[in-house]
Amino acid sequence: MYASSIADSPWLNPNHLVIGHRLKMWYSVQAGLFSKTRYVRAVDDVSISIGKGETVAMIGESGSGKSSLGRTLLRLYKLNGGSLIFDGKDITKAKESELAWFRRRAQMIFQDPFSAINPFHNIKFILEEPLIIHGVGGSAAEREEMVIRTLNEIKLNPPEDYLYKYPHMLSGGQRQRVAIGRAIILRPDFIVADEPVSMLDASVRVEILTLLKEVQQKMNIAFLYITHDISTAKYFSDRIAILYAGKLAEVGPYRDVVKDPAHPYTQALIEAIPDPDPSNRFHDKKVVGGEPPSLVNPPRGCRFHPRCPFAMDICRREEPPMVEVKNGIYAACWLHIKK
Ligand SMILES: Nc1ncnc2c1ncn2[C@@H]1O[C@H](COP(=O)(O)OP(=O)(O)OP(=O)(O)O)[C@@H](O)[C@H]1O
Repeated sequence: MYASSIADSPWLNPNHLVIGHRLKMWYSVQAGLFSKTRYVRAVDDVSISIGKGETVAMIGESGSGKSSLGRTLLRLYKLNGGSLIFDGKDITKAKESELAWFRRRAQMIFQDPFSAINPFHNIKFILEEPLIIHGVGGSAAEREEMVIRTLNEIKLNPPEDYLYKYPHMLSGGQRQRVAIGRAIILRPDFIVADEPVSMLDASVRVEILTLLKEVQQKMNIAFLYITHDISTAKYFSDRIAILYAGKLAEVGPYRDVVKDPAHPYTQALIEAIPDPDPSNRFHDKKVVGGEPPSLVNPPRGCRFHPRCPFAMDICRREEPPMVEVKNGIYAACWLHIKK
């Protein structure tokens, strides 16, 4: 149905559950009453799709637009351009009053479990609230059953011990489990998890990532895992998308991209992963120098060119299109474009 309109972005799959085509989401900022409105081009012509039950890891430095893109895919912002399709329906311009069905099927898990759950409510209410808001579950007894099932799923056992606890009585990891429970209790088809472990102790990170993967697989959820830490992406490994300064730099199967990255920025991110082998600890790592550019006034041509060790004249002049570099890996880099 959308095949013709998305044909310019062949890494999109028209059968996917979530399709964002040439998305633009710019924040408008005004410095003073009489100054001109400026735009932060946080998502600037990005196309991405996620299939049912598929996990896509979205990687990029701080400020590259990952959160903005995740929220754009959840239609939490108005788009400045492009289109958003969910389960075959165009929701680009849908009014909030027309999105109740989508709000039920698409959920978000935030970085900070403190901010995501109300400290004055007990765990039973925190988990029950989405059911009440969306009119799911019927009677109070049925809802309680669903809450208990969810507590089992997020491995807060025995559930009865947690029902009447308050968030401050739980550890950071347990609170993040509750936030995950709140996201899955409605049995969503799509979850955006925005840096879900970056505020947790290293010791509980893997536990939470393993839990996320387990519920994602069990419930066949289309999953966007947002992180600045490419090494944690191995837990969510179907495909990987690299974002740089509001633009897609590379997308492809996780294993293939990590083994042989096409874009110099992806190469730098992979080079910077700490080596677990202590004997390699003092070997030089090629960490990409410089700072990401301003998104109010991004550089002409390729946005990565001021930091790219391979920058050529054309990179300073023209924006590179995304091209297929090899079997399913697409990258936006002039090094891979035959002129
Ligand atoms: N509400 C806002 N108003 C104006 N600019 C914003 C707003 N939110 C984010 N930005 C800007 O948009 C750009 C992208 O931010 P975003 O938070 O999406 O990036 P990110 O990759 O998720 O970074 P981080 O990992 O630090 O959260 C940044 O330049 C940021 O300063």
